[in-house]
Amino acid sequence: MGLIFLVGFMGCGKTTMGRKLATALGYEFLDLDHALEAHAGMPIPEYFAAHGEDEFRKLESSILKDTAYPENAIVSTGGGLPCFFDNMDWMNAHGQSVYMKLTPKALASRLEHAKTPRPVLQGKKGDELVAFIENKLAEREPFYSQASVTAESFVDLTPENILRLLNLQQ
Ligand SMILES: Nc1ncnc2c1ncn2[C@@H]1O[C@H](COP(=O)(O)OP(=O)(O)OP(=O)(O)O)[C@@H](O)[C@H]1O
Ligand SMILES: O=C(O)C1=C[C@@H](O)[C@@H](O)[C@H](O)C1
Ligand SMILES: [Mg+2]
Repeated sequence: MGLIFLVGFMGCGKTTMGRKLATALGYEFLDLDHALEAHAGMPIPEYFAAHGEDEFRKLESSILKDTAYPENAIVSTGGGLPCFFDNMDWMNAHGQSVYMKLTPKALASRLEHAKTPRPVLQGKKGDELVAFIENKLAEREPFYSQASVTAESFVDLTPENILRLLNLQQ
């Protein structure tokens, strides 16, 4: 089974890159945030508001583990998913993983302009948003850095470079 899980902080581009990598490799593309929304029958912000974060994390982990994956797929994950339960170990046991690493400033400027609301950010903006991301990223980095490979900043974050890091050059 060829599964490649993309991990990293909200806004690092997992969904966007996932689509590009899937096209490049002729693999299927799956986004676990979208799979969770389809399963729950509501958008993530609504699910958070109705059930709270603890229930969200349980559901997120069961979607990761119970999805019927195709033979080959690029799987974009939720920004917090690797940091709860044994999710990161599970991904590394069932495929390869890629940490898409961006600086807090780069993440903040993308998230401030993003169309999809992220409930974890609670509408923060400007310096407050950068400070929040710095703290959250410090908490999460030990999980993300367990990925099989790390694609760092703008230099490595192209589909071609990620495929090279994974030894899957086209
Ligand atoms: N390479 C890029 N350069 C500039 N902007 C980008 C790039 N990739 C993605 N973006 C933009 O950054 C924002 C976040 O991208 P995306 O939704 O792919 O991130 P994500 O990692 O999937 O986030 P989440 O964890 O919240 O699902 C979007 O507005 C997207 O258009
Ligand atoms: O970083 C997070 O905790 C999250 C990221 C998103 O992908 C969603 O999974 C949700 O908004 C939570
Ligand atoms: Mg996404």
